[in-house]
Amino acid sequence: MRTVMQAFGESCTRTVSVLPKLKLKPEVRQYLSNAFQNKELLAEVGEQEANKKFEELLTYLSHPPGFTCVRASTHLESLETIRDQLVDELQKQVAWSSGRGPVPIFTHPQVPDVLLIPVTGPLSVCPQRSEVIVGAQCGNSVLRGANVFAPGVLSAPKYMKAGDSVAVCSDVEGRCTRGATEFQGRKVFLGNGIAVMSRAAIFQADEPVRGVAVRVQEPVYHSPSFDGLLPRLVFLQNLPSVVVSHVLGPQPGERILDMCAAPGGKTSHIAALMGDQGEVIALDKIASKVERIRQNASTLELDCITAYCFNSIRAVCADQAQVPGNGGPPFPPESFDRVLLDAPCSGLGQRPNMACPLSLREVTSYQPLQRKLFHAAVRLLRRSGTLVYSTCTVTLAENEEQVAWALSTFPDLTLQLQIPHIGGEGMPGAGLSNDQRRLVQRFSPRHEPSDSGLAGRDQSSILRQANADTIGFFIAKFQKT
Ligand SMILES: C[S@@+](CC[C@H](N)C(=O)[O-])C[C@H]1O[C@@H](n2cnc3c(N)ncnc32)[C@H](O)[C@@H]1O
Repeated sequence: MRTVMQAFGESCTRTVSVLPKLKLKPEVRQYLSNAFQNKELLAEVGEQEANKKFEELLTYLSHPPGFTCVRASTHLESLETIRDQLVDELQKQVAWSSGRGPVPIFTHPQVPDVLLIPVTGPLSVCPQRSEVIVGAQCGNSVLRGANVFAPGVLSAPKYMKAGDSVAVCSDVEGRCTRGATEFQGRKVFLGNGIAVMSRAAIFQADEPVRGVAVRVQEPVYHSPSFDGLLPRLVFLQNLPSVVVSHVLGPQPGERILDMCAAPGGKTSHIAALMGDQGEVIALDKIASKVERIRQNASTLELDCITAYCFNSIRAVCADQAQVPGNGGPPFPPESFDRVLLDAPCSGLGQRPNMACPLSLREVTSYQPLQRKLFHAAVRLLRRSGTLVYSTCTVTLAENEEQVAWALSTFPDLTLQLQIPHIGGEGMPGAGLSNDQRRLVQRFSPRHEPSDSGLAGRDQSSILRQANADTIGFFIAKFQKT
């Protein structure tokens, strides 16, 4: 395994591993490996290539995507204005911009409302001697440009005070005890920072502590921090997630249902694409998350969104007498012009992710849940309406198998062409024909380490990387005839 000492020269005296490949529970690894080496796939690419691709996938998943993607509020300002403001703001982030010349921000010719900022790394950083250990989630955020917030800190040196230089390491397997003074278990170095809070301020306060505990200054992966940055004008969202709402194709004046909507990334995008004209109904079954949808709608100045806390499996009401008069759920069948089912899923496409705690039982629990939601989605969609199904996972069971199941279960659904189509084709092994595989979009992460930025690269090669170096994601579009 490559180590910080090997990677970063003689002056480093300790060895810390750098982003090991995603660790799965053995039975989950076997399950995924079987899917990625299924008979049809082996016949297409051969055993060696299939195995190599699977191992590469686990490596790519542990690394952050090659670009930070934000969706620009083009319903409020032009893309150029937003880009200029973003350049100004990022230039102020000394840690991010110093010595790097003009801030590179790219637009995407097929996705008209995104701005892409390249991520550089892994970089040569020699870890400080004092260590702050953070939880895996917090560590993943640090790899995507965040500072360390107090709730994410698990361990800090005994005498740490504000102003101290520290190394930030992730406890990827969740073994470190909160409040420890050191941690000898498996940890991954993420970069150096300056403590903003003392150890006592983090662990000995009467109330739960909020706010930045360590400001990251020398990260292993360099991305800008978007904490509180232009909240009205930019929304941090992975590129495939932005593609979803474009594929749905919402039109002003329509009535649209987002069945699993929180925190409202796609809901707000749908409303923005409609010019805030029409009705977007957002459902989520967790009340606190529904509040986030409302907050996001308000920050982005979108009035056509109404959010409800509701279990979407029960969102259809065939008895007109039981339909509430307020326009909320449950709804009569065929109530919506378009339905988005951005389904709860095993999330195995999320990046970076160095250890996944899910059991096989948990991973396989999503397929039946998604099918129940799918039944409701089809019933709520009007004839000739559009249904988009998406997940942020890489399993065959939650993606291509769901499409094959839907096409055989609902004869009135047909698979549709997607615009834009910037992802790859669907995987073989689930019974989809080659034509059907070409209609869906599977984003299979690839990663090109880049420690010197994108100097010398032409626009088309940068775009190819932006389209491929994303989280793992899947999109299928149907029409109900
Ligand atoms: C993938 S996330 C949605 C992300 C969201 N579409 C966005 O772009 O911001 C899935 C969401 O489904 C919600 N969920 C899970 N089961 C549900 C159900 N039966 N009814 C409604 N929401 C559900 C979860 O609470 C979670 O917020």
